[in-house]
Amino acid sequence: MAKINEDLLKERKKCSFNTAELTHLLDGGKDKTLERRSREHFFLDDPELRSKIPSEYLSHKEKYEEAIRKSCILFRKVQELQEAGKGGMDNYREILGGQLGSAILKDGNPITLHYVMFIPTIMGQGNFEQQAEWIQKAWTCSIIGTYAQTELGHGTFIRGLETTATYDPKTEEFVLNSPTLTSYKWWPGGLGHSANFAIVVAQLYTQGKCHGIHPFIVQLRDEETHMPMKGIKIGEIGCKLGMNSTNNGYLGFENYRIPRTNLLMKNNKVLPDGTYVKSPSSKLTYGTMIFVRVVLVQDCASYMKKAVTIATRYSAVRHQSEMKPNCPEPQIIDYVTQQYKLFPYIAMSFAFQYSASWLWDIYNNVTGELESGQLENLPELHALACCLKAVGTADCAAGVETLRLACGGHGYMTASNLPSTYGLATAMCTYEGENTVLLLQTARYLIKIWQNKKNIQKLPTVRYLDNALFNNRSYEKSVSWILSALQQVAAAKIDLANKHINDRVRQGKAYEDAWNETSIELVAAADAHCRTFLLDIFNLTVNNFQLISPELKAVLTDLLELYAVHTAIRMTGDLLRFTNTIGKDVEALQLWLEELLAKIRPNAIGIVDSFDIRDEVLGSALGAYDGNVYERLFAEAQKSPLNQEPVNKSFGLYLKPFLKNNL
Ligand SMILES: CCCCC/C=C\C/C=C\C/C=C\C/C=C\CCCC(=O)SCCNC(=O)CCNC(=O)[C@H](O)C(C)(C)COP(=O)(O)OP(=O)(O)OC[C@H]1O[C@@H](n2cnc3c(N)ncnc32)[C@H](O)[C@@H]1OP(=O)(O)O
Ligand SMILES: Cc1cc2nc3c(=O)[nH]c(=O)nc-3n(C[C@H](O)[C@H](O)[C@H](O)COP(=O)(O)OP(=O)(O)OC[C@H]3O[C@@H](n4cnc5c(N)ncnc54)[C@H](O)[C@@H]3O)c2cc1C
Repeated sequence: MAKINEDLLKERKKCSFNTAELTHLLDGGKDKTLERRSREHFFLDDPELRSKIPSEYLSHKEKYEEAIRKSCILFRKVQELQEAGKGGMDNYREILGGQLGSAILKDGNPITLHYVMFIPTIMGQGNFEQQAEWIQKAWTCSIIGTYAQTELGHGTFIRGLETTATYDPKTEEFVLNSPTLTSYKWWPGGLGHSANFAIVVAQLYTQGKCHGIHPFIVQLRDEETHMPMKGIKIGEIGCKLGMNSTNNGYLGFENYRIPRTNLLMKNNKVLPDGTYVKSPSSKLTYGTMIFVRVVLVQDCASYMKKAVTIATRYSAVRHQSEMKPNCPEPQIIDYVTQQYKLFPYIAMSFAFQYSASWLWDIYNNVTGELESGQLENLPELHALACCLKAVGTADCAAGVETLRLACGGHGYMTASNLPSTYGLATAMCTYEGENTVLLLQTARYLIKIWQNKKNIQKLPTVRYLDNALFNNRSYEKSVSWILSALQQVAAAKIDLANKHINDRVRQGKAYEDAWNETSIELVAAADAHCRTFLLDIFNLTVNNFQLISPELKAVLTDLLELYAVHTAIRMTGDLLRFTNTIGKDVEALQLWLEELLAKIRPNAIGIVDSFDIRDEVLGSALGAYDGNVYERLFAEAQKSPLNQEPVNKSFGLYLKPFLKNNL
């Protein structure tokens, strides 16, 4: 084993708590930690899943081919684990998620959509017979599917999709068409060259009437030759900011026929004669999107943990400048401005992990209720999933970028793995519902609740709004005060936005125009509501831990307080505007923040070590456990194809004649 960097050795000695205890707590128990480690060993120690050349040096085509090679090995190995009865769904979650998944395929996996959307849509929207027909084929990967909803012309406004599926009762088939260029499907992951099937979302026409968008199972390519089926126009959309091995594609239809039974019919049906049978709620068609938003919140915590581990370890190893004259250069982690770039994101990753886990439980409860026809908790779940996805992905992307900047020049190297982590994180702000749009969905729910508080006490995530407008607590140095103040801010913002909509309507504006004119405030209100939820859950979770050591409890309390104070300081203007907070209280908050940074400082390396992220998962010259940053950067530079020969041919071709000309 390589020698461990001296600074990191010292940091690890300073730690006041048992890092293994925190690792087990984060994993959900010692057994879970062991299971995760054995899974990581199973995948990461397989030489076939390693790349000989860093993916950045591959061409676009090679990147794709390498990604398919690895994906096939990866999912074959997952199947092996399943057959051996090891790990269950956790295997899929880890392999598709932001830690293990992005370690093996750092630019994205072209088959992800098969598991994350194709299979869940069949399970959520298919009737019993359709599940029997398709699920087995999909689970065993006899077919590979994707989720084709977005079109060139419309991503957000899905009621405006243009692809048509017109029922022909004579042959009992739907005929799919892309009537315009803007109706081409555009973006679906794996659609370009990987999937041979897709869920296609299209406008359903039968008996001369349009019934809105519906999901259909569509075969795209021949199962033997993989050639596109006749009537299918398909390809890849090209290079992107990141995720360049996910094979996002385009798709058009020309009188392409599919059987009637390929319409997913759990909720809505078309009978053989063309009669349309409607579901109890048109929103059930949107179920898969809620599922993915829910799992993305967990991914936000994963990416944040990864980035903050890299930047914190690097900050302990890196020395720069003189703090005092003639003293040795300090570790950059001793600069308080640096701590301010790092530690709030350590705390934030806990906040997101805990909220993700609550959201997952709520999701499972509500989908269980939907199965038995109970729909009343769906709007609350939808509102919560939307804002957590939006705030989580936005904070995650901003966090990864801040952490990259915190690593100075070396953070800009792909060898730091921060650029590609940013590529993955910032994509989440757009896909599965653009963030502003999702916050407006949450705002729509909040305004409704605000206008009719009759049943509010039955709604756990919003019941605080009943009286939060009048909290008015005087400043105390406590999380409970911050929570109460944030709740008051959220309530006041909703109240004000509601008032402004009403004022505008009274002035004669249409409700929709009044809504649009108030939408900056509406987004801010939804954001504030989400932040109260994140803090509330973090607080509840830490307070509920009974069986942990006092040392660990102290560290978690420091992180909880830091998260609370950091959130409060980011919202200073709102606190001054909407609560009893005065200037002196803001000063007290600032001093509290600085005190917390100092308290966390000796434990910073211990906390990120507790995340227990293997070097292969970090994939970073700056973040490895041994801290041999400079050796690793040097070794990475040697992998550049330009360094494989002392003189590049461009010298003879261009540079030499150019130099000669200038003589
Ligand atoms: C097998 C294990 C797997 C584990 C996985 C683990 C890890 C993997 C993690 C991550 C995955 C990694 C990689 C994946 C990579 C990429 C995937 C990207 C895939 C996509 O990128 S795929 C396309 C997604 N594309 C969108 O995301 C479109 C956004 N656009 C919309 O979502 C709607 O279009 C909207 C909402 C904007 C307007 O829609 P609209 O105009 O029809 O609705 P409107 O505003 O009129 O609202 C009418 C009433 O519906 C309610 N409502 C709306 N939505 C609802 C819902 N979902 N559920 C329940 N209620 C809902 C409202 O609240 C309202 O309620 P009310 O009337 O009561 O107020
Ligand atoms: C990496 C990646 C992977 C993807 N994978 C898939 C996939 O597998 N399958 C799939 O079907 N799709 C996929 N998508 C598409 C994705 O879901 C859409 O890009 C997303 O839903 C946003 O839609 P849009 O691109 O049309 O943006 P637009 O809706 O055009 O948004 C552009 C701007 O308009 C604003 N805007 C739009 N509507 C409103 C409104 N009502 N109120 C206020 N502002 C508004 C937005 O806030 C944004 O600022 C993927 C996208 C990406 C980037």
